[in-house]
Amino acid sequence: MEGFAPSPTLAGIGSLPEAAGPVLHITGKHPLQGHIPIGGAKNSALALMAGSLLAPAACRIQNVPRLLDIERMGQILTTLGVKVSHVGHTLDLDASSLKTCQAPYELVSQLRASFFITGPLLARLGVARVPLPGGCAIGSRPVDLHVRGLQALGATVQIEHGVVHAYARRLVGTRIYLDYPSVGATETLMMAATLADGETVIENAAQEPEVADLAHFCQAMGARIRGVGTNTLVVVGVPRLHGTEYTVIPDRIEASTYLIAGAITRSNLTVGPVIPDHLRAVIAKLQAMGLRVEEEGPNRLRIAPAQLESGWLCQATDIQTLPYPGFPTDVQAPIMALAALSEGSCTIEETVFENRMHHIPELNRMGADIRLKNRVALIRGVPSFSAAPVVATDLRAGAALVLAGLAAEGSSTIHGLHYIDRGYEAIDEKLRNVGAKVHRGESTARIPVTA
Ligand SMILES: CC(=O)N[C@H]1[C@@H](OP(=O)(O)OP(=O)(O)OC[C@H]2O[C@@H](n3ccc(=O)[nH]c3=O)[C@H](O)[C@@H]2O)O[C@H](CO)[C@@H](O)[C@@H]1O
Ligand SMILES: C=C(OP(=O)(O)O)C(=O)O
Repeated sequence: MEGFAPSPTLAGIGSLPEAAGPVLHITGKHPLQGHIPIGGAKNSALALMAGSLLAPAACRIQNVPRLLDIERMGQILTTLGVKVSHVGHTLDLDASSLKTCQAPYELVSQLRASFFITGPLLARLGVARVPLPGGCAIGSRPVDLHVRGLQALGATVQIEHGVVHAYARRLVGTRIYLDYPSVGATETLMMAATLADGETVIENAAQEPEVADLAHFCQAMGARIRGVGTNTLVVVGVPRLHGTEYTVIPDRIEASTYLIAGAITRSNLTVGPVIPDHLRAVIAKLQAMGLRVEEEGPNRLRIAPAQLESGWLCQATDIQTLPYPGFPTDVQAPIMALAALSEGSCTIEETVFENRMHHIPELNRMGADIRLKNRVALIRGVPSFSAAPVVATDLRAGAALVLAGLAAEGSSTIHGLHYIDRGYEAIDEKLRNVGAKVHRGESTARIPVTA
């Protein structure tokens, strides 16, 4: 989200921002026990919020987490003229009368998903003006696939002064091959195609569960989409969509993070609700590390400690991030905290984003032994971490540091808690409820962090 200057010590990583503001204090080495409730998927809920722009009607979305990103997306929709009300986990959106097609830079620059409004705005109003998006600083994150797809649907798209201007008297269905199965581009183009004339085929589409959730939401609004959950989506445009009520799927990334919290503290924990199928790649890697992960009923997972003769926490195993159903990039940082404590050596390769390893120097500050070569982290397992002040530089890097703090001897302070609050609802409370020693605080210190 914020700008990064070049790192003095780790080529290609970028140095870390100064930290001031909310912090998390964690005293590690306390075993956890009980159940951690999992909220609705952030990345689904954000896409559904964009999707609500497609219909001149009211939509009710259930199971929407209370997160900074959701709040910001709500503010963006409000400026467009949508009536927004978020009570508990129920989000009411009424896009009956939109008053502008122009999204505000100050908000869009803070989260990637804000750009996903471009497709529905264009489809509904024939025009969209959306600044280039922000989001976690994990790579260059261009929007060329979104833009090329909208052009293929008949839109004129220009980027001027950092704002994407898209116009189309009407969108016309076509065949689009995505060079990469981008989650956001698939969502943008699928939404745009729901109101286009004729049939659109999106090939090499992203298959992430959040994309399927958005497709199901659009279907509930009257959209005609086939191939949901596969890499070929066929969308037959309809003249108009209607309002609906819909429930967001559970957050597989939050669930994965808390499974790792159990693993890293040698605890016996359950997490749920989850859709276990959405976590297959993560479960497989945890099992390969020697941990016991079992399904308890249809929507709950239990994690139990590994029982290695050596006494180590877990075994080293190589991991490579990939588009779904591969290992999720959003769990790369969290699982690295665990891998750093494994018996032996392993590699974690980040193939989705080119610059998503900012957590390495901070994990090393806590005693990990990790080196970065291009996009591959070379990890030599250490038997323990020692507590330290560290800085979260993005959402999942922050989650990794929380996990490391839970495992470390002593008290750690995690700066940059606002990043973590983007994607984890009440992380302190959820961890405290299962026995962790975690509390929020405020730091006025400005800590320039170098690797
Ligand atoms: C809000 C949201 O849903 N965020 C998720 C979404 O991000 P997001 O939708 O931004 O991720 P993408 O799948 O689009 O990005 C994957 C790769 O494609 C590249 N790319 C993407 C679009 C484009 O037009 N051109 C291009 O080159 C990106 O730079 C990146 O290297 O999917 C990512 C991959 O699972 C997750 O990590 C993010 O948590
Ligand atoms: C990278 C993430 O979010 P965003 O795409 O909004 O930056 C994430 O959820 O891990």
